[in-house]
Amino acid sequence: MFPQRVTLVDVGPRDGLQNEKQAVSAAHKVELVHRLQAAGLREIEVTSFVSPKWVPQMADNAEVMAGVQRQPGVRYSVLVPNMKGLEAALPTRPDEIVVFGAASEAFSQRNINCSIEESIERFRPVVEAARAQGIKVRGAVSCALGCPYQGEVSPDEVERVVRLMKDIGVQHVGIADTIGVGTPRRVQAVMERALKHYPIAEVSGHFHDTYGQAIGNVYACLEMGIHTFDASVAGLGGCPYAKGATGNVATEDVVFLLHGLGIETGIDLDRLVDAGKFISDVLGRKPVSRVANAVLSRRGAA
Ligand SMILES: CC(C)(COP(=O)([O-])OP(=O)([O-])OC[C@H]1O[C@@H](n2cnc3c(N)ncnc32)[C@H](O)[C@@H]1OP(=O)([O-])[O-])[C@@H](O)C(=O)NCCC(=O)NCCSC(=O)C[C@@](C)(O)CC(=O)[O-]
Repeated sequence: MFPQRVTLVDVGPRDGLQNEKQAVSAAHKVELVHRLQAAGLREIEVTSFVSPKWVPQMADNAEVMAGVQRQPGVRYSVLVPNMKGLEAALPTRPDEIVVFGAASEAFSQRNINCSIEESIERFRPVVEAARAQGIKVRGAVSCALGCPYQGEVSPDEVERVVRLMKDIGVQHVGIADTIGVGTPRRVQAVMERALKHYPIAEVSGHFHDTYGQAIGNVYACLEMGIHTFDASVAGLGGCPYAKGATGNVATEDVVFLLHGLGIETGIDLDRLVDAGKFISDVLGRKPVSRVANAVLSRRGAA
């Protein structure tokens, strides 16, 4: 049965902007967060506390977190790969942190410079310390549908990492199709594995749209009752360690689908399109969202 309400986590400020070649100022990132919350987003992934040598675009993490004027009821999350990242993140008062692992050994090495087992050992004290401070911990499992280095990734490999995350106290698991190769039935098969270990409210989908399958994959998850998805305003993004990977499914496209299905999101599509237009103008290009471009051209014609 379809859910009545869906929560969207806009990952544009982090997942979207981490991969931009051009510098985006902290002020523009802060403005993007403000526009997203004004559009009704209640979960926003703001930045990451990773090595600035690896991902220079996120080096302004503390400045961005400090610049955000928080709205009650909005949850602001940040990515944290290790204790050093957590120590830097804590003074910025995130509501939630995201530890990020992978279902593929090759991707784990390229992305965070360690094996899957080592990553779990790194996350263990991070999860413990964050939870001791009342901060929720989400876990992302990259390459759940395929890996740019290893190729095929089996549901067994995904389930193994999901279980390891559960064992160390991660409270929510996000199944990530990093390179956008998943198709609906395969996505459902992988989601079933996650649902063996986490309640449905604590499982989400994170679908990159590289092969145009993301919106179909969201629909496939809705059929299962899954009701939390990451999405990226204006379809921003990609992953610096997955060459050729395009952005996450555009938030505008998911909102249009959900509202068309009669599912509530609390998001105002027009204001969301404005937010996407704002950041696309900063980047000097059009939004990568069919819905946003249709709305913008309809407005132009009006
Ligand atoms: C994980 C590390 C840090 C390991 O990197 P490392 O080199 O193995 O770490 P290290 O502990 O040996 O430290 C090396 C240097 O990094 C520094 N360092 C160490 N940790 C930190 C930190 N937290 N913050 C700032 N600096 C840090 C540390 O202080 C030292 O500095 P130096 O002495 O050379 O000057 C590195 O590999 C890294 O930062 N990787 C970045 C990974 C990343 O951000 N990837 C993109 C996000 S994941 C993603 O997009 C996928 C997702 C989530 O969206 C889902 C999907 O679609 O798949």
